[in-house]
Order: sequence, then structure tokens, then C-alpha cells
Amino acid sequence: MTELRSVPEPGSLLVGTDGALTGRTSVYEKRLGDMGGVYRDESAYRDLLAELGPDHLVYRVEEHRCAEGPGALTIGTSTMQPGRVGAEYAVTRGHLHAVPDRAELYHCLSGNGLLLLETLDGRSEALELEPGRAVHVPGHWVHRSVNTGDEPLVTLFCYNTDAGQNYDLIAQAGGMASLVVEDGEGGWTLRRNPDHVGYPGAVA
Ligand SMILES: O=P(O)(O)OC[C@H]1O[C@](O)(CO)[C@@H](O)[C@@H]1O
Repeated sequence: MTELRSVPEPGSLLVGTDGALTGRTSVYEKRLGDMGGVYRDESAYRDLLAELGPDHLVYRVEEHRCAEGPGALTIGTSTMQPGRVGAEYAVTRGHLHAVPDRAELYHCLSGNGLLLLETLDGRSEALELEPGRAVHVPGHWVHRSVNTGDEPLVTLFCYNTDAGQNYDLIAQAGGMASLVVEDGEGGWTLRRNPDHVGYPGAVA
């Protein structure tokens, strides 16, 4: 029988379309200076760093957790500023969950973008995010969000707290297999990343 003392308090959250999460328990921000090695065009990255400075905000994450351990959820918002580094649209670092079978829900609250999804054995999906659209990321998919619009891309996400994040995998692979780049007409298109050498651990 569950001991009553071990039962966490429920959370009541107010979720703003601007990403403000009333009831949050933590916040972190990623700034341009934190994004070294994430974008393929390193010279465009260095130029932007010189222009905007390392403190320029790229994305902000507000999270709510009320428990640890198996079964606990992390619920939060991610707010990514618009922009490009060279031809490549603004991205999050991207990760596979450290416990790879853990899934995640993303629900777009405002802005426009994509969730870029790849499996270790080479499958790839780019699923559009627009207000009201949700994406279910199953376990075993590397994922990254991409802001292809002119406004902040705000998503509400939810995943098992014990999922963790493996950030090394993408770097070890030479980047994700697909790049989301400007198509020359103000839209986006996918381009194969020539530096991608396959994910470690993939069955050939
Ligand atoms: O953890 P990353 O890859 O930097 O990206 C941040 C995004 O991923 C999340 O960690 C959720 O998995 C959110 O905080 C946010 O949408």
C-alpha cells in the first residue's frame, strides 16, 4: 500500500501562449554562446556571435516537477526565438532520451516550426508545429525543435522525469542527418547534412 506521506502535492499550472508557466519549479536559458557546435555553418555562427554577443537569448525553458522517480512527469514550456545561423533556422540542441524508450508530447502554443525526428537506424521525419498542433515523439527518436517562423516558437512539453537527455549522440554523429534551411523564397526545406556519419549504436 502507498504511504500517504510519500504522495506528492498536485500541481496547478497556468500556461501562457508566451511560454510563461505559473507554478514552475525551475527555469533555464540557452544563449548564443552556449550553442557552439550545434549549427553546421561555423563561420556564420562565429559572425552572429560577434554581431549579437554570447548573451543573446536563443531559447528559454520553464519546467514544473513535483516528484522524482519512475512515473513522475516533467511538464514545461520551451520558447525559442526566431532567427537563422547562415541558412539554418534556429534550433534547440536536440537529444535522445538517456532512457531511450521514454516518449514526449509537444503541443504548440504559438509560433511556427518543426519537430525534427530521427531514429538511430536512419529514419527521419519533420513534423510541423503550429498553434493547436501536438506531436507525439515516441521513444527511440532523436528530436530537436526548429523555429521556421518570424515569431517565438512556444511549445508545451511533457515527458517522464527519469527520461534524462543524451546530448552527446548528435555531436558524435556529426550533427543530425537533416538540416532545416531557408529555401530561397522565405520558407524552409530539408537538406541532407554531409557531415552526418550515422548515429553510434545504430545497427548497420
Ligand atoms: O534539451 P534541448 O535539446 O536543449 O531542448 C530543449 C527542449 O527539449 C526539452 O528539454 C524537452 O525535452 C524542452 O526543454 C525544450 O523543448
